Amino acid sequence: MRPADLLETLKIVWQASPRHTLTYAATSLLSSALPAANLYVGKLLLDEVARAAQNAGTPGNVTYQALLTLLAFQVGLTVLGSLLSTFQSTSQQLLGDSLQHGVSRRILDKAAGMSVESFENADTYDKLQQAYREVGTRPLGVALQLIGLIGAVVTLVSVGALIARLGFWVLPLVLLASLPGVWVSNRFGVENYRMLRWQTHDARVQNYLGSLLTSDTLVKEVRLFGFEPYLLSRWREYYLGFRKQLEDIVRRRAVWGFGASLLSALLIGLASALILRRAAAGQISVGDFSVFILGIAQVQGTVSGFLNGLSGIYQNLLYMRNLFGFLELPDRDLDAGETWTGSIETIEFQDVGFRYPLTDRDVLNGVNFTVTRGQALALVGENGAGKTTIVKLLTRLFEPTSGRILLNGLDATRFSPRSVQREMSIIFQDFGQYQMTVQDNVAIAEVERLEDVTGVETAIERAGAGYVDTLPEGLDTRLGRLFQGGRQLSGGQWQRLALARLYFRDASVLVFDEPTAALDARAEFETMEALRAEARERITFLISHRFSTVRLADYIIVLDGGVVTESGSHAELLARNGKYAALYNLQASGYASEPPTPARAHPA
Ligand SMILES: Nc1ncnc2c1ncn2[C@@H]1O[C@H](COP(=O)(O)OP(=O)(O)OP(=O)(O)O)[C@@H](O)[C@H]1O
Repeated sequence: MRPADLLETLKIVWQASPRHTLTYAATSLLSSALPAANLYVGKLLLDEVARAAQNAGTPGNVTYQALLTLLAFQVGLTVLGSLLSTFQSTSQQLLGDSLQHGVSRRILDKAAGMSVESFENADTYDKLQQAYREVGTRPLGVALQLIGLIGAVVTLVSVGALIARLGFWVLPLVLLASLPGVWVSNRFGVENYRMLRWQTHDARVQNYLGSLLTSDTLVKEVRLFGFEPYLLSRWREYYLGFRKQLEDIVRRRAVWGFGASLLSALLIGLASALILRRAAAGQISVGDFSVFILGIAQVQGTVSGFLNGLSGIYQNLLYMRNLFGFLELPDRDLDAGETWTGSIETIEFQDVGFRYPLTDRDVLNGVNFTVTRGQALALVGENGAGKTTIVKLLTRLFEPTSGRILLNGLDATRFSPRSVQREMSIIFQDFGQYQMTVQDNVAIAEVERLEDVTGVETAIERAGAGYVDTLPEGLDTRLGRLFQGGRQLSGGQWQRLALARLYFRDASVLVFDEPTAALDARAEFETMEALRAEARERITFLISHRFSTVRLADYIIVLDGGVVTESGSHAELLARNGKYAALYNLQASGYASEPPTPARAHPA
């Protein structure tokens, strides 16, 4: 924990809303002085009543008027108390809201500027997720607890001063009596926290198992394979493990808690005996005795609040460190560098190599190729060969770890990634299915033209997504089933929409990463026809496992383990009779060969 984090947290709270911070702090501190004022007025009132009872029949000593005045003070304090707590809770709610908005905004701003690389780093991603998940409670918690601590000091000093008047040993005894309980709650609080931390991993697994049983997308598979009982029993095993630990901690806590309350009762008993001795000697009044009795509970509550506040601040600051750690991560400025203007005519990979951060294996090695406007280049290779990684480098989501990429003969690193990306459009293998309208799903590729209905219609036509016309509200139909009224599409329909998104952006480089995986045969054929038409004026990259698609490319690169093993046109590669020809023939034979003879003939 760093003291600087505390200051930084308070700064964030203050900046979120100076007015509500001030109101909350002022009303809290004023409220903290009220218990002592209440005790004191109550004491005066009791003393006066006792005096009146003593002097019954002796007129003129204690007037009804005087008692009423004291009562008015007491009522005044109660009214002031509720007024202060009204202001306090209003300002707390509004401050909490401003703070949540302010911190979420910072996190989202940061996330929006983070590179794809950071998202693929598990540590950074965990930090982001945790920061975002707990944003609502932690910063406010620190501020409230800190103000609570100062308030507790005010209460302790003021109530303590009243109690101290009863004899110098009374206050130390009362304070001492509140310690055993606090010690037990603190000790087990820490144990509880540790237990939860140990359980974090298992709790995540248990949560995951639960999510498998409640997921709408997985329900089909779970039902069909019928592994619900298996999931449930594993889920329950984790629960039983947690339960055992919990029982142990709860039992020990009960024993220690009982011991602590005995000890504390003993100390309070001692203090009471001492004070009663003074009462018997007529040295203290009834009012003083009430201060003692009511003050004990007040002091005990405040001391435990104080210590709990301290450990709460400590825990919340651990979270804040995570948040600050995340916010301090280096940004990748996507606008740094010269601005690329005009279309991309050639792309050249020169000896490009790449290794993912925090790994020890090159996934690309010495990759060379050149592609010019009007050409379609296909990347072929088995799973994990490095095809998608080439696309990530090409689109500047990652930078090569060796070699360089030239655009129109110029080193790509000279130009800002954002300006280069503007010249590119892509359909990813795991394209987005945005739970928005059809129009938004397409036009989001170029937000400056969100309202461009004609552009969207053209893109939809080019992508063969004509089914959109049959949707109840056309382009304004909301898609997906996350929100009410959303229309769910089939996998292929979503993919065509993603294709429309690609076409909507007027780019000089088009990248198709498995663009037809979910399409039916006719749609695949139409898509490839459209793609060929588009390819004439652009540079097209194509990744596909379907050789019917790949063979249409002008130039094919075969990757194996991150290395280019073959390249050339479809005909050249077939003639070479290497890996490409082998893979191609393997797939072609799947279509050409005779269907296997049925094992069991149907009865005639
Ligand atoms: N974020 C990442 N961090 C570390 N390694 C990665 C990451 N993404 C991919 N890899 C590794 O890089 C290698 C190439 O992956 P890539 O996704 O480029 O393959 P691919 O040829 O596109 O495969 P597929 O046909 O299955 O889509 C694989 O060995 C993969 O495990």
